[in-house]
Amino acid sequence: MDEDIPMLVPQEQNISSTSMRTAPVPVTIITGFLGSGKTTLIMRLLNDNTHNKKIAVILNEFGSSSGIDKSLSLKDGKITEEWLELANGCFCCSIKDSGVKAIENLLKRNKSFDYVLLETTGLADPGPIASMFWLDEALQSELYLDGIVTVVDAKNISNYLDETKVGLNEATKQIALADRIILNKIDLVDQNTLSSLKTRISAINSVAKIAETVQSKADIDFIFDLHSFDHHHKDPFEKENSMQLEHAVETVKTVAFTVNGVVESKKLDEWLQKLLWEKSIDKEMEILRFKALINMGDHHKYIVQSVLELFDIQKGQEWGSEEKTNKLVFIGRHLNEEMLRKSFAECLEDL
Ligand SMILES: Nc1nc2c(ncn2[C@@H]2O[C@H](COP(=O)(O)OP(=O)(O)OP(=O)(O)O)[C@@H](O)[C@H]2O)c(=O)[nH]1
Repeated sequence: MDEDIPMLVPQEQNISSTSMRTAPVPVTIITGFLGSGKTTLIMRLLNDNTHNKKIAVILNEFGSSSGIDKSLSLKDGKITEEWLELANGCFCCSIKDSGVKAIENLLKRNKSFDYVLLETTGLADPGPIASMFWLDEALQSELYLDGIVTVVDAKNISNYLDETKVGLNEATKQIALADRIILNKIDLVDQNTLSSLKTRISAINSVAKIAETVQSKADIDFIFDLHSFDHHHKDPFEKENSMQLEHAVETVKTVAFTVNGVVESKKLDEWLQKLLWEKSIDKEMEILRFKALINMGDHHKYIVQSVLELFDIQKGQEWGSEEKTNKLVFIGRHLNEEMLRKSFAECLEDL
């Protein structure tokens, strides 16, 4: 591993050009265990001419140049330092510092990017990376986190999930935190294996939609513009039947429930602090991701999201003809459903 690779800049860009962008640029985190098909997916997206996006791919290889080596096989590529400039206006680069500032600077240097794909290493835990990009609107960043897409190797994922370590393994966390799951390499497994894999993945994360693919060929719409972390996200329960499955083997699982009543915003905020910051509701519980649709008694839905300790409450669309209710979904380890239900009930207005 070469630790001395410098921060990479595009040599041929007009450094003085200020951004013409008015809206922030979406960032999609592409994660997945070693060899699952992340690069295959990215190459496909770069070479697809139906989406009209100028994509900047950031390979978060932390000093290794392997990502770039792989990317050299991209069609019509031209290498500029550690940048690969593609004929369709997209760029590929490897940076050691994948922090928000580094990527913002990168965007400033090239006004034509309108989408960022951030590929993590196979062993990365996407939680801290997602927390870094999930910024408060008040910070007026040029970036916003659009979603987390996890590529899963259908042939090998069971072995990775079975791996017993004291903590949670990365493969489990990558599935737990996903908004979308690309279950790839299905050509290498039979129907029974595929079906039990889907059950197992849904037991960990029953909210993320799953696409079954060969060569990571998922629909463009399945990946781009998900708005998973903002109020444009319609419903955290968009996947039908997103209720939890009983699957005793998994330590990480989904718990989902619905509660009627009107929630008081102050109490909700205090509950989230206790749940995610103080962990005083149940010390054992480790919540990786939480999504909820909340009824605060007015015409709007409120959407709550959390990734690790970060949380956010946003005003969403109007309820329309739907029944006003509170839907909650938790993904994490050692989830205590009884305590979750009991403690949440204290956020409700007294009748
Ligand atoms: N049989 C089969 N092979 C696939 C499929 N998708 C990708 N591959 C192959 O699997 C290998 C790994 O794919 P990559 O896209 O490089 O995987 P990756 O997740 O980027 O790998 P790392 O960066 O090393 O973690 C390559 O040889 C691909 O050609 C698939 O659906 N079926």
